Amino acid sequence: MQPDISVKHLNKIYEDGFQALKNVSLEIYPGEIFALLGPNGAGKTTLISIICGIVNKGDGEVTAAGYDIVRQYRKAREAIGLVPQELNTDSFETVWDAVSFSRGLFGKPPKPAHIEKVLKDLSLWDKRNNRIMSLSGGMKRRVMIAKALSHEPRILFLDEPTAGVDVELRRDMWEMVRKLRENGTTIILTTHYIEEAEEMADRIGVIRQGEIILVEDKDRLMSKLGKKELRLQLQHKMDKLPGELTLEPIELSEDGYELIYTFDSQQQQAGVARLLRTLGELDIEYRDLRTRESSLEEIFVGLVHE
Ligand SMILES: Nc1ncnc2c1ncn2[C@@H]1O[C@H](COP(=O)(O)OP(=O)(O)OP(=O)(O)O)[C@@H](O)[C@H]1O
Repeated sequence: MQPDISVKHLNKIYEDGFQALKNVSLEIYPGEIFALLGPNGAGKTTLISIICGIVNKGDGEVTAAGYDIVRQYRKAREAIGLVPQELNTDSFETVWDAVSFSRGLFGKPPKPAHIEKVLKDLSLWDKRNNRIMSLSGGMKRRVMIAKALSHEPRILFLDEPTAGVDVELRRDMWEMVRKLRENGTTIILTTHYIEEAEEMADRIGVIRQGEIILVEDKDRLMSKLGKKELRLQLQHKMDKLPGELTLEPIELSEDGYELIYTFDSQQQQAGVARLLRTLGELDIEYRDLRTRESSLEEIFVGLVHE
């Protein structure tokens, strides 16, 4: 399958000499939701801005929907919708006019049926005659997305789509993004909320100091790098770990009432069975046992601080 976005050996050095991207290569396929994660200043916005034609690229090749973003920039830009980080919505215009106008900016002829569909999909239809400045923050965000979709792009970039948005609206946005994907749109989002990537993304890319350090299917990433933790509540207080247990990755809680065993999600059962057997042999009784998996957040923090 031809990728919707292809980035090959991309470098970016800003005028002040700062290298914001280092030999970045990345492919994103039609219909996927790809989340780009990275700490502040890692280069996420720089990468998106280059693909969207807002920032000039350095060496390397970038195509969008198969079009070279420099040589065939018109075609490439037509294929892309961008919802930027900042909301620029103090507008007197109505929702309908603003979204229709955005389409015109791409040189596309009017197509009211499409605008209607976009507004309905985003639950903005009832607000179509309202002035944008009179809308709530959440509705304004939807308008930004509607504008980005007005020219029927097949690729949508969302830069921090839910920054500063309340929990309920965030859930609504996630629902909306899933719906867009069902309609066949390829979605690339950057986010600080790891929960957002965990919830939505098919694949995850992690960028650190201008370098892509990992691209992986989300589920595989979580099972590959995730740790599981087994906590056993002891019947009787323990002062120190018995010698038989010190070989295992086991810790005793400070109060002496809990054993904490950490293991890789992948190699699961054997270790747990061995541990429980050893406890039985040592007559160590426990009242309760719980397991917990590490979240994407913990995996991410581990990765970027390595
Ligand atoms: N025009 C510019 N000139 C010089 N350096 C820049 C310019 N724009 C960005 N940078 C630097 O490039 C690096 C990457 O910035 P970028 O905005 O791409 O990061 P980011 O990952 O999007 O961060 P954030 O999550 O904070 O938005 C930062 O160190 C930033 O200071």
